[in-house]
Amino acid sequence: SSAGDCFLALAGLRGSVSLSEPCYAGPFCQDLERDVREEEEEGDVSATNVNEGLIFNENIQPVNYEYRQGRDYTVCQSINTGSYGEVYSVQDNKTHFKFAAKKVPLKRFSSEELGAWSALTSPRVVDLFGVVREGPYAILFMDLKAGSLGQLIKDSGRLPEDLALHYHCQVLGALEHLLKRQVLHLDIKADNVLLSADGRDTFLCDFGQSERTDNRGQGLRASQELKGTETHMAPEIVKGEARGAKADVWSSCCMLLHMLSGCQPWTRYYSRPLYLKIANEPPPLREIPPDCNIFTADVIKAGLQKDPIKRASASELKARVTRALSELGGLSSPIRGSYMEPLQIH
Ligand SMILES: Oc1ccc(F)cc1Nc1nc(-c2ccncc2)cs1
Repeated sequence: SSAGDCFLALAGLRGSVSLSEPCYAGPFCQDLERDVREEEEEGDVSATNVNEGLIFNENIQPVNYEYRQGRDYTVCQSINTGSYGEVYSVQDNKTHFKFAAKKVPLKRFSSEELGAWSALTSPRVVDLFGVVREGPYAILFMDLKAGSLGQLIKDSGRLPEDLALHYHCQVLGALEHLLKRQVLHLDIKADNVLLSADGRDTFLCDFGQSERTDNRGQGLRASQELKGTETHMAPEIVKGEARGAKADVWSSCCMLLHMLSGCQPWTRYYSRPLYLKIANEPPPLREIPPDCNIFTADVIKAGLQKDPIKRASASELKARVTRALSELGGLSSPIRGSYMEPLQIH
């Protein structure tokens, strides 16, 4: 569709949005954040009738330059696994198109989620459909998937080694794309990896913690709270040191341990808060299941190097995962096989 169709300038949208391909929603998001700051200064952030936004998908059809819950789209059910916001499946009242929506209080809305996400065009990343502001909320719209890897692990206990490697390989492919586009996700975990209906394809989502690596100061700014999920945080993140793409590689290996054992790393050996343990203890290599192929163990050792410089890159690790998977004879396990008990520590 032409740039003109690519976005909807809803009533009240201030400033113009650069729509040079690919559509970056960055400038719009800064406008949105500025609007909120100005309204907070003027004290009317709860202006409930404000309705402005950007829609990138023609199956989502605003009415008279507005797109309101109830009148223009209907909430079907709660999915509830997004970070800092509830996630729902919703349906456009005119086209009956179904998609996902995450409702985020504006105070928690980070323009990075849209700025970073709109810069990505990979089959391994969920399509962002747009954002609408409804009063004190930002509503993000994206492609509806069949569920999350986090839910699959809950249902299956733990995953077969070949399936875990198959998923890890795809997530590393997403991280290769993010590196090319200078985006850090900073919350890689099974809950933020969505599955296709047949369970063979994965899609990274939830860029609520993400950052662009080209426009941020080094290290932890005073105001910047620790982002991401504690059990999957890289040592350099918990220590507030400079963070780069290797932080997402560490988290992806924590996710691999989660898939293989059925448990979050660290939690069977340490009590929370885990930050100091992650900073001071050796990497959780003892959590590698004993029945793991030696090549799978090598993947985890290469990806859980505490020093980000020594840690493998997404591409290097993806090559190791592909080798480990071929050592097992490729993916042969069923996607939703019989339940396998999470691993007990010995
Ligand atoms: O960051 C977002 C922005 C917009 C959205 F609509 C959703 C999210 N976040 C998430 N969505 C899911 C999910 C979606 C669909 N099906 C199963 C899970 C898991 S986390």
